Amino acid sequence: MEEAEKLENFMEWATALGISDSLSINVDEDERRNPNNHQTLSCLRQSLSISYFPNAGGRGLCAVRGLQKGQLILRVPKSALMTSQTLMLNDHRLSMSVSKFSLSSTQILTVALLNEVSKGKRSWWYPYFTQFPSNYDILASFDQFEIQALQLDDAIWAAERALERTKTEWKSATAVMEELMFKPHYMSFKAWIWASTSISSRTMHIPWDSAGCFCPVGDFFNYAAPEDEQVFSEDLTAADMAAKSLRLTDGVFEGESAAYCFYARTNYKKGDQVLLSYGTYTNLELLEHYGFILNNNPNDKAYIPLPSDLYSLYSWPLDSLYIHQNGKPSFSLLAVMRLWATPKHLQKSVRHLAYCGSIISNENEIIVMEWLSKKCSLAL
Ligand SMILES: C[S@@+](CC[C@H](N)C(=O)[O-])C[C@H]1O[C@@H](n2cnc3c(N)ncnc32)[C@H](O)[C@@H]1O
Repeated sequence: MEEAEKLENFMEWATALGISDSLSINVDEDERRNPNNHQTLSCLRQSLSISYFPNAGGRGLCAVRGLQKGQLILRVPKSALMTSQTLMLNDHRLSMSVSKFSLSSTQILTVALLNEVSKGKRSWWYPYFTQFPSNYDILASFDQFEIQALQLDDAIWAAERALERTKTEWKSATAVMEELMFKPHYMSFKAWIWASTSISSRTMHIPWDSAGCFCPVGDFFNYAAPEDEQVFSEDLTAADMAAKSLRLTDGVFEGESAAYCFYARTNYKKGDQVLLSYGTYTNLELLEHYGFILNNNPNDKAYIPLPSDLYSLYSWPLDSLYIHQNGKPSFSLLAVMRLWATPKHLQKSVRHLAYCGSIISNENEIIVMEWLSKKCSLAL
């Protein structure tokens, strides 16, 4: 079957499931929430169409008319979401086998996805599977040469850790795949990487399963970084950060209407690509979870090697000591560097200044900035 035909079949399948982007049309809210009304109310390509954006994520969603910031642009009913639960509900053998083993929720979804894909055209989800990419470029799929080409220690470490973690998860799930009598192709590490990357790059958060859900059509949104707020300011409490990160996502599962709903994050003109913020990520994290980087990522961070005697001077998490994308050191890095550059016998008396983010002295500031600048030049 041609790609265009597969896409057409998928869109028809999605429409029949009640996935809809024609939501500003005047429909009584009670009527819209009635799950039996999908067939009559559902419509696609009224707000969004699938297009190709060569320099911004490849295949993505395009505005077919002007869209207003905050407007509901896509609604995917709960019944159209693919989760471990829905896959097991229709496959008794799968649910029996999975229940015998101790697996994480992501491992369960990975096994369930491979099991379903292995059914080929017999799977109810087949029209959707035809739209999954056949391979990905995430860190866990890098070979040794590609890992070394990353050059920076933290990037190499992240790639090795990602590969190791994926291998461990795969090995500990082989028993269940054997029990399910997977063919060698679906048992392979390559297949496991494909499935786990499909999960890491295409699933959306749902409150009832930490592995998330596959959301047909909703997973065609490409990514734009959130940039209107400095989200991870050190002044925020954990509760503030949780509330803010919730607000960052433009897609959310709404329990009362039993649907995944997507809202326009900004105004779009006809022909613009409609983008989604998956969250706040550095480029290394984007590479690890989604297999791409942004040339201009406002949330990027760089880590530089720090003096070993600095670690006893602070109690912040290690990952708070970094250089921002604009070249400025993070609040914590600057504070601890100022303390480190102070003679030992004076450290106690200036600690409060350093922790408040204040300059300790001009001389101290020059030592800190020269040291950081030298390390940054070396890293570059
Ligand atoms: C949720 S899917 C989005 C739809 C995807 N482009 C497709 O064709 O199915 C996420 C994947 O799209 C790609 N992607 C999303 N946003 C991107 C961007 N801004 N730049 C490059 N690739 C992007 C990455 O491959 C990522 O893993």
